[in-house]
Amino acid sequence: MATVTLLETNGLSRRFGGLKAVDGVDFRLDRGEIRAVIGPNGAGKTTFVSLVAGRVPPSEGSIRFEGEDVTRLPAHARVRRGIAYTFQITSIFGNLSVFDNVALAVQSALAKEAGFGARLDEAEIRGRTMTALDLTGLAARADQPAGTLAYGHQRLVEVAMGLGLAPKLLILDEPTQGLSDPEIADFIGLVRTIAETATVMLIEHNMAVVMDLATRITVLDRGRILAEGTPAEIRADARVQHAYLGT
Ligand SMILES: Nc1ncnc2c1ncn2[C@@H]1O[C@H](COP(=O)(O)OP(=O)(O)OP(=O)(O)O)[C@@H](O)[C@H]1O
Repeated sequence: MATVTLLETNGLSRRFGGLKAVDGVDFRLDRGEIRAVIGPNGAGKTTFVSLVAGRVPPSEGSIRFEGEDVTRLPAHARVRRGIAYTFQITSIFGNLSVFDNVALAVQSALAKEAGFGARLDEAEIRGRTMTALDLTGLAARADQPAGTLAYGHQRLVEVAMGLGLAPKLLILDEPTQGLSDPEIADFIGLVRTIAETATVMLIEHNMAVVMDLATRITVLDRGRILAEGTPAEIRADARVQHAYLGT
């Protein structure tokens, strides 16, 4: 099957004062990939995905999504185009039900795009919410206050909030952090299911998860791409071993 570029960055950079957190990154992501972004602490991983999602403006460079320049689009407009960045547990309302949390995320994304006061399609919001809850296995907990869920399930609510946006690209930032081993195993299955309909880019520190899940891996180091390849290629790369894997 021919590969189709979904996301492309050219010369993408972000400075914080004198620090180049992301430094001239030329990156390409094909539709249907599960791409892991790895690298040492402070390598620029979160800054890079934040640039893609529109949460941080670039200092230089460009971002194209589905062939169109989105560099200057605000985050909510990118959501509408299909770029979703998972929410953090901090943005979950503990006293609201799981359903309402996901529905609110969907509603706010649609409302920002439609403009204040625009009528929203309730059936669409409900439909997207239920699909996201089914996918994440949270449907049975839809009515439960989100704050009463176990930590691992709250992390799934974050993923459901991202999925509710019906993304073409779902960006997950350290999704397995704090999960137990059985929860991680379930999560790997969930990402594979998500990847049937969306492209996934995840920042992940757990190397077992990365090697199991990723179709390709991008290694960032000091704001630059140090290496890129399949899990086998990355495992065998001497520069990566030296800079990151500590061997
Ligand atoms: N808002 C900010 N203001 C100033 N410096 C920042 C800001 N955000 C990130 N940085 C710096 O940019 C560099 C890259 O940070 P970033 O969080 O992108 O790295 P990371 O690879 O995601 O790290 P980690 O694995 O620890 O999460 C770090 O040196 C960080 O301190």
